[in-house]
Amino acid sequence: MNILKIREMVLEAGRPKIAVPIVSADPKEIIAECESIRQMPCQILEWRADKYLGAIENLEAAMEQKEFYLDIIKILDDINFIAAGMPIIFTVRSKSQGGDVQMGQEHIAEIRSLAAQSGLVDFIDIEFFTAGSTVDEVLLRKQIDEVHKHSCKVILSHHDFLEMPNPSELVGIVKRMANMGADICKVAAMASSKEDSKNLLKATAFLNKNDVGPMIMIAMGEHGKPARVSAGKYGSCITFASGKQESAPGQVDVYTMKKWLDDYYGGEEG
Ligand SMILES: O=C1C[C@@](O)(C(=O)O)C[C@@H](O)[C@@H]1O
Repeated sequence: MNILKIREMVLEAGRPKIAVPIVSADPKEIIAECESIRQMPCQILEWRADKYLGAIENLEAAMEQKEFYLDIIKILDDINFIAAGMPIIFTVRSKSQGGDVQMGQEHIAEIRSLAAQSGLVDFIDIEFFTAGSTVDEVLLRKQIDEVHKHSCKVILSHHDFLEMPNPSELVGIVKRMANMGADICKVAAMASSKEDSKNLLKATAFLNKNDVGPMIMIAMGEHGKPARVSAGKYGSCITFASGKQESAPGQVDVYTMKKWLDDYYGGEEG
């Protein structure tokens, strides 16, 4: 069960697909950035909508206005048009998970639901833990069902910017995500040593062997760079690389990533 087909793309272990995040805050810049990323050697676009939302003054009050939703739909429509068939991930990353948006999970869920309903994106990223190691199963269930109802796929994600959980913890998190109904389970954790990256790869290989997934497993930070390339071999299906600007520590630019992947896996893509 660790293969996922999205449009014409097959996500599985092996050479990972490259996803590039759109990180601008201003709508015009978002579109220009999207156009420029579309020319880059990548296979997936991620709209980090928290960068846009984080720049809106008094976000919760703005959410009372119809224009707020229309503006998001307009941007999504433009991104979808420019993507021209390239799969799109919609992400609202909260501050506690390293993003730019600080508001109640119910509000964030509402925005995710709008994106799913729009039919303009392929994946919705949903954060697995609400606070610390708490999972709000009721809200999570509601969001997953809502996304699936609109034929969108769910990426359940977890980020740890401080440390690398040990392999059994990593395995435990991914298994819980898969059991909740994630179409893709994603864990990005900080590697402060080679050992940390090895632990992430070890957990990835174990999960892959046990048919858990598909997964996106990322070692963040300088020490994690090699694992962003090799994790595919162990079972991770997507790696993230930067276009305009990195969206997480240790992300390399998309041209470098493509070259590293070509060298590591042989051949070319994209
Ligand atoms: O979750 C991820 C992975 C990421 O954090 C990274 O480490 O490359 C980058 C984010 O944009 C994306 O949403």
